Amino acid sequence: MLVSSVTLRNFRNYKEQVWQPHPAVNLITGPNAQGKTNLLEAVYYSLRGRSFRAERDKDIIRWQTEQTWLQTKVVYQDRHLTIEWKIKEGNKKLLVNGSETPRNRLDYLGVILFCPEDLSLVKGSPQERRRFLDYDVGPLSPSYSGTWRQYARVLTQRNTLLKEIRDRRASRDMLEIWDEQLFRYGARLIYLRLQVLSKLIPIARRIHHELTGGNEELQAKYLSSLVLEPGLQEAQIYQIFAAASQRVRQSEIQRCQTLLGPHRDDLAVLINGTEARVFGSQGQQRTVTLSFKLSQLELWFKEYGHYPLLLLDDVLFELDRRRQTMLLQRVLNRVQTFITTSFTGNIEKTIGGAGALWQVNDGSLTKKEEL
Ligand SMILES: Nc1ncnc2c1ncn2[C@@H]1O[C@H](COP(=O)(O)OP(=O)(O)OP(=O)(O)O)[C@@H](O)[C@H]1O
Repeated sequence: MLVSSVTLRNFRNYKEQVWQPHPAVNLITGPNAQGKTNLLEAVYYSLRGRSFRAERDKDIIRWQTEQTWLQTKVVYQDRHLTIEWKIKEGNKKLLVNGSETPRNRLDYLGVILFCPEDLSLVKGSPQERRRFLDYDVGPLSPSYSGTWRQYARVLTQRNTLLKEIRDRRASRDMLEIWDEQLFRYGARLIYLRLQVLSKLIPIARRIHHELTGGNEELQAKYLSSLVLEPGLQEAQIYQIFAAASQRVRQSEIQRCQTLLGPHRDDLAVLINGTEARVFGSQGQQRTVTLSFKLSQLELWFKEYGHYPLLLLDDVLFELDRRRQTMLLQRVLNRVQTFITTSFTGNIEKTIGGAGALWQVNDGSLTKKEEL
């Protein structure tokens, strides 16, 4: 898959920018706060229909303007797609080749993002690891994002109802309406996460072994708020979820919170048998994250027969030189890659002949040189 052009109109600090990225590596440089990450955000938004950092769509609309327009041209298995987003506050529209299209229709166009927040995968809070499960692991399964949106909607409604029950403004029986959907979407999310992890973890283990010169064994295990045996089917997870939920019903009403389900689950990461969250160094933490990101690229290729895009936002120089080189060697001439950095540290030599260097200043992008 290849992005051949991106046009941004009133997106963040870009007024009007037409960009034809290089098919291999795009190194985007410039001083701080000029619009480097904004470019990656535009590419990501085009394919995912949401930002990786803005809470609300309103934030990506250029200040003092009403509407953002993004147009991205993609070549995917010899097909040419023109993806257009028209985004206003509280209203957005997707057009693919001129026809209005639901946004989950783009889920097969892969994009893998590696940003500074990902570096807290190991040491961060369970919430940060769930971000990894939802944004990185889940999308490797085509029906994940739609199910996730349904689950999030049900969860919000159910929590509101729990509060109403506690305040005696609603009866307990009303929970049944939401429970069936909670268990259905929740069981599916857990099942899909487990399915993807069973393929992803062995690849991450192998890559981690290579990145550390054979010195470290990586292990990862899904930690569910439900008691789950290995190898369960979705319907069995549903039953376990329903039974366990009955047992915590009273506390849920008291706390106005849904206490069990995929929104409470976590991932344990171990290096050489010890918990990386407690004992891992900063460097180990970075390498684990890199191993997972590279394994996502491999798994995507294995499952779908093409490589997704790779967006590296301000992280390449967080890795040591050896890992930078290993990363670039794996992606060069295979994966269209977008790297933002305010400092290029002679990395151009490693990219040699397979990319372009771009300069960003105050919401304007120019090509500096072909590498
Ligand atoms: N909605 C918006 N409208 C206009 N400008 C915006 C909007 N949102 C953010 N900006 C501007 O975009 C700039 C930040 O861009 P970006 O995050 O891409 O920086 P960067 O070049 O990646 O910087 P760094 O190297 O510090 O990460 C800031 O100048 C900010 O004021």
